[in-house]
Amino acid sequence: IVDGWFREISDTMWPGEAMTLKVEKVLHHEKSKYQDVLVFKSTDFGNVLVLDNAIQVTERDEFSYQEMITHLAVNSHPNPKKVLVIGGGDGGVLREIVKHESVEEAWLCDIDEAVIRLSKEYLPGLSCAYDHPKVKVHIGDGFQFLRDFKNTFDVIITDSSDPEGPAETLFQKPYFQLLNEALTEKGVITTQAESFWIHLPIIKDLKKACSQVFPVAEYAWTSIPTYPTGMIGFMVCSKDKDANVKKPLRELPEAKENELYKYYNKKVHEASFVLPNWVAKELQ
Ligand SMILES: NCCCN[C@H]1CC[C@H](N)CC1
Repeated sequence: IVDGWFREISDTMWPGEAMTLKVEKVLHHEKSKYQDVLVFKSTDFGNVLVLDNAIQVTERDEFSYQEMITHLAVNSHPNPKKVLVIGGGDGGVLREIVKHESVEEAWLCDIDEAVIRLSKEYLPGLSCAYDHPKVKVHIGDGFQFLRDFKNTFDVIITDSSDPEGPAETLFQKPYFQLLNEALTEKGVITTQAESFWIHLPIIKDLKKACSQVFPVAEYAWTSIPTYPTGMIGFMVCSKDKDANVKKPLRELPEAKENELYKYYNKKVHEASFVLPNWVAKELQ
């Protein structure tokens, strides 16, 4: 933090650019077992969680990412009962999952207890679902956790940080093979899949790895001001070769959608898979 501004500088992940947020007050800063954890109150984006100098969530715009990564997946499964989040320690995705009536169990596995602890203390709007009766929390490495589950989860959401750091293995093919085995017959996954403005090589490799494991693998994206380049993508995959993940399988009346979601709706679902010419070509 320099002159009262937090600067999201990364020479490797987003060279030559940096989101900066004005800091009102540093709320907490610690070195957890896995990463540097910073929470600050910003002047205009609410409380902000930062891991190893990368913005994870701000209270003002997190809903865009949490709703899209969750509902693109859950609404692409015919009857989702058991849903698992790998990562997602801030709790935002859990909050979205429990909005679905069909879900009976919402599991979360994050490697870092500090993220969960600090979200409960400083991000009440995100961590509110931790005490929901359907929620089961496991602290540990998602990669190891998945080894113990076969044919168990209908939907698995990988809400991870960037490939640089503890989440590195969550972007590689062995992980997707584990996901595939942990899923039930028509299982669906979504992963955090970075920005096509600065990470096309990562996205191409991700799509290639996913396509070697899943018959359906599509890239979608959402607008979110505080992530690098103001947007973030998702890989949406299904074990069902006939699945069309680009259209929601279930549609709520508009009034209900507006009551449940701030960002997501059936048209936004479909629009999120529409890509600019050069991106579509690169991802063919
Ligand atoms: N629920 C936390 C979101 C984590 N995803 C972020 C995507 C953008 C990255 N630069 C940092 C992690």
